[in-house]
Amino acid sequence: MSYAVKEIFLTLQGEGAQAGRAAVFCRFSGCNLWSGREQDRGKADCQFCDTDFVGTDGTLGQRYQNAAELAEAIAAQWLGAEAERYVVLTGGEPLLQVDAALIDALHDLGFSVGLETNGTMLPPDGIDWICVSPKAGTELVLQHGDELKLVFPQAGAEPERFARLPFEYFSLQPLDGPDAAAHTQAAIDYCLHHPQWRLSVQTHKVIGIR
Ligand SMILES: C[S@@+](CC[C@H](N)C(=O)[O-])C[C@H]1O[C@@H](n2cnc3c(N)ncnc32)[C@H](O)[C@@H]1O
Ligand SMILES: Nc1nc2[nH]cc(C(=O)O)c2c(=O)[nH]1
Ligand code: SF4
Ligand SMILES: [Mg+2]
Repeated sequence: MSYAVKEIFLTLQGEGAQAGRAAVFCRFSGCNLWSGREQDRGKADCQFCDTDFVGTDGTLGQRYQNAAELAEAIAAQWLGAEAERYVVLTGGEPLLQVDAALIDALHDLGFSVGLETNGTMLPPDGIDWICVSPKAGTELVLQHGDELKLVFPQAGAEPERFARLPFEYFSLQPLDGPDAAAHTQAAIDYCLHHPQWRLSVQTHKVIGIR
């Protein structure tokens, strides 16, 4: 199978329980909850997206013809030791494209594999770190994983709805946009009252990296 990739870049994971960790980000094109076109945002199932995932025009973006070719392109970005290789598969919605062949190819090159998903689809087996970020009004099909990272606030996706699901970490990420400061204060207050939840600051935006 081939893969439509928007961009591949080396950075530090900015969000959640793995924040600060070096990772190659592979951002897949396309999402099942929004076309990515601004004129469609108001009627999309997910309306707050902070990401351009349309097309294949970013850094190292292209259609990769098979899993080995994509895994090699990801590996070429890593600057650390082979034993420490870490990749985060994101998008867009990566589970529209990520399959067992790609996970195997990445593992064959020594990668530990992280995933950022909206939880509306099931992943292939073998992913090493699964971060699910539920979206209000959508069906949460993937109800377990390593981290549940909730953008906050979302009417209809209150933290209480997810607090008993079997995840290791519960992260609350302030909704970025015009009211980001108020959302950050609200998330701080929520974490102070509900210590199961940890504040996830989008640190890459603070320090000005990708
Ligand atoms: C761009 S999404 C891609 C992966 C997947 N589609 C998802 O939604 O989880 C990556 C992360 O950014 C979060 N995110 C998107 N827009 C955001 C915003 N405006 N403020 C805070 N987090 C946001 C998502 O919830 C998700 O955790
Ligand atoms: N540095 C950095 N960390 C991230 N964590 C999740 C991201 C994403 O867009 O999926 C992201 C991103 O785009 N950049
Ligand atoms: S599900 Fe993820 S990629 Fe899709 S529009 Fe929402 S935040 Fe963006
Ligand atoms: Mg991002």
